[in-house]
Amino acid sequence: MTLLSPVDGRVHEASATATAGRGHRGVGVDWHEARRIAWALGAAAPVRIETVDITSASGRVATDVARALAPLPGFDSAAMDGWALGPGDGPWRIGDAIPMGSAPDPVVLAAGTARPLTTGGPVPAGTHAVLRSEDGVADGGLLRATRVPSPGAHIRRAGEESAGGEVLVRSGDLLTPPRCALLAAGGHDAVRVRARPRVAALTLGDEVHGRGVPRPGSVRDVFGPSVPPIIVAFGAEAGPARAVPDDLDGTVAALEEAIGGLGGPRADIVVTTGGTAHGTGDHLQAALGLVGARIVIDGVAVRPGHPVMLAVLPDGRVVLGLPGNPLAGLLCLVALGGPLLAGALGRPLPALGTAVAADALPNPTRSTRLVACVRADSGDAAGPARVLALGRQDSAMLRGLASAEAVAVVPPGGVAADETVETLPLPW
Ligand SMILES: Nc1nc2c(c(=O)[nH]1)N[C@H]1C(S)=C(S)[C@@H](COP(=O)(O)OP(=O)(O)OC[C@H]3O[C@@H](n4cnc5c(N)ncnc54)[C@H](O)[C@@H]3O)O[C@H]1N2
Ligand code: MOO
Repeated sequence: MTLLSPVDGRVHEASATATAGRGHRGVGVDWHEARRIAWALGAAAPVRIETVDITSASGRVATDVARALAPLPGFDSAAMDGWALGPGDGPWRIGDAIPMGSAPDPVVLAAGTARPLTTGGPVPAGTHAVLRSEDGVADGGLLRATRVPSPGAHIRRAGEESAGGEVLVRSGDLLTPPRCALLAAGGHDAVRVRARPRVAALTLGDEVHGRGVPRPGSVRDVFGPSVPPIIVAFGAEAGPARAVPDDLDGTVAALEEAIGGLGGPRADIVVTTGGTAHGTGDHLQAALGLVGARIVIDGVAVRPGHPVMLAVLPDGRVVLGLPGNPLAGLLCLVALGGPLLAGALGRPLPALGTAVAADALPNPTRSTRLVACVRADSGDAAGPARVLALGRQDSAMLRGLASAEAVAVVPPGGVAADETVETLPLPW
C-alpha cells in the first residue's frame, strides 16, 4: 500500500511487515514503524474543511493560502510618542493634537509646524519626521528639539511589513497564536482550516460496567473516563465512549453506527477498546472485515500492547483497536493514537523525547518495552531528565501509569544505568 512519509511528506510504499499485518501471533510490526504508519494513515484519511473565526483558529491547520488584504501597516504612523514635524530645524509652531483612530490628515504639514501625537497615530501628509517626546521641549506654543531627528525618523511606513496581496500563511501551516495575530493584522476575520477529526470511542466487553464498584466477575470501565479526554488533548473531538456487547453482531452494529453516523455525526476515526485478541469473546477482527475495513496492523512489537490493531475503511477513515488490558490500551492510545491524530490534523509526527535512565531499565523481550517512570532528582536542574521505573505496571494495572511523569521507550536488550533512553510525549 502507499503511505505518506512523516519525514518528507512524500508517498512511499509501506513496509512488507506492515502490510503483512499478522503481527501479534509473531512479534509484530516494529513499534517506531507502527507510529509512522499510524501517522501516515491519519495524514492520508479524508479531510473535512471548515471556516472558523480567527479568534478560535489557534492550533488548527490552514487549508488555504491567506494573503494580506491590505498593506501592512495600512498608513504612515508614529513609532514614538511625540510630535509630527513639518520641514525645518525648529522651533516649530505647535498645532492641534492628532487623535488616535483619526484618519490620516491629507492637509500637508507646513514647514515650521508640529502636531502632537502618540505611538501609532497617523502622521499628516508631508511629515518630515517624528520627534520623540524626550527629545523636545514645548514652551509657549513653540517646540524646540534637543536632538533634531533625521528625515523619516520614527515613522512606520505603510506596507513596510507587507504589501497588499503578500502571502501571510500557506496551506498546511499550523495556526500558532502569532500566525492568528498576523492574519488578523492582515484583515482576516475567519480562516479555512482542517476540521478536528470526530472520534467515536467504543468500549467492548460484557464484563465491563460503567458505574460503581463492580461485582466479582465484572470490571469497572476504565476507558470511558480516560480515552475521550486523551483524544481531546491530542486536538480531536470525542463524545462519551459507547459500551458495546461482546458479540459479533453487536460489534458490527456499533461500528456501522459510528461509521455511518446513525444517531449522531459520522465519525472520522473510530477507537475501540478490548476484543483485539483472538479468544472466543474477541470479535473485533471479524467485525472489521464485515464492515469492509482492511487491517493494516495486527499486532505491534511492544509490551504492553502487542495485540493493538489499525484498520482502514474503503474511504480511508481509520479504526484503531486498543487492547483491553488497561495499561496496554492507554499506552497504545498515546503511542499510536497520538501520531494517527497528528496526521489527521495535518501536523507532523510527534517527536519522542529523551531522558537518562537513573537505574537499569531491563528488557529481555524482542519487543519495545514501555515503562512508566518518575523523574529522579539529578541534582542538576539544567541537565537532562533522569527517570526511574515505577512499580505496579503489569498490563492489567493502572497505578504505575497514574503516577508516571514520563514513559521510557526501552529497546530490546534494555538500557543500562546512565544511558540515554527515548521517552513518549504524554498528553496530560
Ligand atoms: N491466548 C492469548 N491470550 C491473550 C493474548 C495473546 O496473545 N494470546 N494477549 C493478551 C494481551 S497482551 C492482551 S492486552 C489482551 C488483549 O485482549 P483484548 O483486546 O481482546 O481485550 P479483552 O479480552 O476484551 O480484555 C482484556 C482484559 O482487559 C479488561 N478490560 C477490557 N475492557 C476494559 C475496560 N473498558 N475497562 C477495564 N478493563 C477492561 C478485560 O476485563 C480483560 O481483563 O489479551 C491477552 N490475552
Ligand atoms: O500486551 Mo498486553 O497488551 O500485555 O496487555
